Amino acid sequence: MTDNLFELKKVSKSFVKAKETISIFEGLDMTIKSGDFIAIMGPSGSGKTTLLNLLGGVDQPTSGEIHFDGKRIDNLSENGLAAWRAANVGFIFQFYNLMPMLSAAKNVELPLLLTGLGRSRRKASVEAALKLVGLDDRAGHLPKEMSGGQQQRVAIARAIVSDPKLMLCDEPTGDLDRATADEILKMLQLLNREFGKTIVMVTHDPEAAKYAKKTLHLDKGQFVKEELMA
Ligand SMILES: Nc1ncnc2c1ncn2[C@@H]1O[C@H](COP(=O)(O)OP(=O)(O)OP(=O)(O)O)[C@@H](O)[C@H]1O
Repeated sequence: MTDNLFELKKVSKSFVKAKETISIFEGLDMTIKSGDFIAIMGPSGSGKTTLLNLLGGVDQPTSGEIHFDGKRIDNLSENGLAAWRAANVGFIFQFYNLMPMLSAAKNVELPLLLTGLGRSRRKASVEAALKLVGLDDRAGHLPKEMSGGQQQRVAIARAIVSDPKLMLCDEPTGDLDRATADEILKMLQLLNREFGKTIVMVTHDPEAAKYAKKTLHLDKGQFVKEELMA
């Protein structure tokens, strides 16, 4: 076991669009320690979402290696990567990505349906996750019956219900007003400090980045500045 949760070694990523190769990263190195809370900032098109997709095993590098907890993951099969994701990563998105026809509890339960966990243990895990985000009284409500902040809290409960080590957040407060955004960011900070979750958060908002332990600035596929937060 290593203190480094993630290691990206000389990672390159390119896309082919209309017969043209677009290179996003070339030989990128990055280390994420267990317990880090990292904000990633940078101009539009600098590669932030592409980086999150590589970290989350949603996409694979064109070349280079990605190691998680000492094990190489970039060369896993599609099924292997899906299993790794289900066990290790919780995702949070700007627009919550909840299933509109499912209650809060059913949304939170979704990742557990892939695990083979029995019904009563699934129910207990869902209840615990909803309690942690302060929505135990909203278990039966549909997303449309909840505010944006409440929907994002359901999404956080869904992200943590299978107890992953890593949380990847893409603009988690981009659709929320300042006060609600601060509530969500405090919740992420609590999950990092008290529950040991390692968090990587893409954001355009310097106020949101203040909740992280450090901010990495990305420009044209390269880290150009690192800021340690107070
Ligand atoms: N699947 C894809 N196919 C082709 N090009 C892609 C693909 N995904 C991303 N890109 C390109 O990669 C570059 C980086 O995109 P990315 O979404 O990572 O940027 P970003 O920093 O997250 O931007 P934003 O802040 O606007 O969300 C862009 O030029 C984008 O057009």
